[in-house]
Amino acid sequence: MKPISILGSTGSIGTQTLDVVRKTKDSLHIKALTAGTNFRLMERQAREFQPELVVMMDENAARQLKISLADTGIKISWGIEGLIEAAVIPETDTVVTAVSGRIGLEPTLAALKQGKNIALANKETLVAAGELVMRTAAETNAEIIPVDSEHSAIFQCLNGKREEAANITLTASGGPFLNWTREELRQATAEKALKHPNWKMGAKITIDSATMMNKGLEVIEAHWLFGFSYEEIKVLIHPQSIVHSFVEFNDASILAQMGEPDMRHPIQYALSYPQRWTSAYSRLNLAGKTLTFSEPDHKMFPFLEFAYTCGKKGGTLPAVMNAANEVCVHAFLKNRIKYFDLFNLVEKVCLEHQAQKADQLAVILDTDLWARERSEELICNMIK
Ligand SMILES: NC(=O)C1=CN([C@@H]2O[C@H](COP(=O)(O)OP(=O)(O)OC[C@H]3O[C@@H](n4cnc5c(N)ncnc54)[C@H](OP(=O)(O)O)[C@@H]3O)[C@@H](O)[C@H]2O)C=CC1
Ligand SMILES: CC(=O)[C@@H](O)[C@H](O)COP(=O)(O)O
Ligand SMILES: [Mn+2]
Repeated sequence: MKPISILGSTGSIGTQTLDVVRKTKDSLHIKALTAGTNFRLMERQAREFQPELVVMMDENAARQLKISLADTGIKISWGIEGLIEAAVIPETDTVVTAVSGRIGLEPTLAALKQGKNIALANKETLVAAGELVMRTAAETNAEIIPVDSEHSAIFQCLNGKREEAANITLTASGGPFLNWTREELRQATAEKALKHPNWKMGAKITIDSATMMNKGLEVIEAHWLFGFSYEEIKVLIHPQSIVHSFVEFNDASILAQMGEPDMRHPIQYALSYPQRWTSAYSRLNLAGKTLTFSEPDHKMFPFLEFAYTCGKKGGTLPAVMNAANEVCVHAFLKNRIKYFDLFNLVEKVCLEHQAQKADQLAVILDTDLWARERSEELICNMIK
């Protein structure tokens, strides 16, 4: 049985990971689970999966959980120190990073320093600190196996033959606003943005899909995971989300990975790798399916090109872009700002920033904090 821990077990990726654990019984065993505030779901998960440790980011939620799990002997911790404790718990082979946002960075680094493998869903960590994260993994020979569907596809197509690959293409669904006019986008609300055509995901990534910032984050994620230059990473709109991404090799052959749009497939692969376990989930039948591909519209979805620019400039700029985006997405979700404000605000914060080298955690965390405070200040000024 492979011992695993899940950071963010109550979310979309977290609950689907637990479903994989359920369906592959006797293959995986849970050592630690973490969540933000949802102590009620955490209580049910803890009773079902019997981890040694559960962690709530929120102190009050941890207090509630201590009361409700008093009969179990399960240890309960809280805060970022708790998340780090869960990430380094002895005997865990793989830590599934399923928290949303840059908050995953310190626990991921802590796990890598202990040589633990990472099943990485939490793309914001690689965007904010790709160089540091990849260097830390290399120092301890820890593996980072992608969970993100596009990156899992690339990882599977490469199959260890990175040096034979010429370029990669990430597919993008185009989100709920594909083919919307500028006028329609001006009226776009969080409620409409939360209706992703193909995937049921957490709120933050669903908004990122609607703006195509998700694809921008994924371009930077792919750069760090696989070592392709930004010129070698392309994006195509594929509204069916069946071809999850593809690799063109030096001999002009293209290998693509396909499957039903169900995250339990790449989650299971990240946990079974290098094996392939039998899947309990729906299988793709291509008969009668039409698969289409087109270039993204950069005028309507400027985040994608902007992410390329930030990625190429590098240093602390992607961390700033990511932090500003996190703050703005949360403001959009609360209807404090409008659709086009998202891009204008993130771009403004990035333009104010003087990029530095991003090889030290302290520099990245300071920059991240500055970008969050500056974004919030701009939002407050705007809605005064
Ligand atoms: N959902 C998907 O299909 C995909 C997601 N991803 C990536 O995976 C990551 C997780 O996404 P998703 O599962 O959708 O997100 P969700 O919002 O559904 O879940 C986030 C999880 O993190 C916890 N959490 C939230 N805030 C904090 C915090 N401040 N500190 C600690 N824990 C916190 C939540 O706890 P609580 O429930 O208590 O709030 C929850 O367990 C993201 O980086 C996303 O980009 C990548 C590909 C696909
Ligand atoms: C399931 C997954 O990996 C998401 O990142 C998904 O790709 C989002 O869809 P978009 O292609 O619309 O960003
Ligand atoms: Mn993805």
